[in-house]
Amino acid sequence: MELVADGLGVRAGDVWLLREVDLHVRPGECLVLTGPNGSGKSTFLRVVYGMQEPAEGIVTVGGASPDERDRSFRRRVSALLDDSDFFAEFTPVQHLELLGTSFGADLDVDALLEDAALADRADVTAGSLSAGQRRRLLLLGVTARPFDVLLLDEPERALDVAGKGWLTDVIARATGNGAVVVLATHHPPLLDAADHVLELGAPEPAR
Ligand SMILES: Nc1ncnc2c1ncn2[C@@H]1O[C@H](COP(=O)(O)OP(=O)(O)OP(=O)(O)O)[C@@H](O)[C@H]1O
Repeated sequence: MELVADGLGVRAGDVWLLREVDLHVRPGECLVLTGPNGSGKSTFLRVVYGMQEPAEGIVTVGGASPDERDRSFRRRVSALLDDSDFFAEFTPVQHLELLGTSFGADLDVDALLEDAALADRADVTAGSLSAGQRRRLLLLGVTARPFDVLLLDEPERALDVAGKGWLTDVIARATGNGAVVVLATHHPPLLDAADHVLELGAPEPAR
């Protein structure tokens, strides 16, 4: 699947967050969004996930307008955005078993938890995990399932040094498998993964 933006303009209230953005992100490529707090990175991701309409121009994912309400779109586009959550009463093992069932995927749960350094937290409820462990579980939840496009909003949040290294590997595996990855970050080393960089600036007043 390809991500294409043509003359894209996105507004928030009475300001333009971005304007006249053209992009063509091909399978196996990574687009990294950078910019200060409030510059519009999360909003851009919401537009790509079909949660918000562009004010100008078009954005397409796999040739169609994004629509998070559409089941076939959600099966191909995996997103970890600001408001993503998990079931606090479920353990990491239960989360991954549910994921495998939902997607008809035969997941090697033990290997996935080992890879995410969650093996010794496999059977405690997610609500009692540390912030970094919760983030690892959320990242597993969006990357252990099949996808063609992966959207990540500041995925490095709460991760320790080893966790950030794991995240870098996860992103490389996703692009290596031919997925489009779009991520917003304040962690400059993740720019090393970028085939395209969209640097957002201060919002401009709309007239
Ligand atoms: N629904 C909305 N209505 C009005 N303004 C909004 C709305 N959603 C976001 N904004 C504003 O748009 C701007 C961009 O917000 P956004 O969350 O996209 O920035 P960001 O680059 O992801 O920031 P951060 O680095 O802090 O996560 C902010 O000023 C925010 O207050």
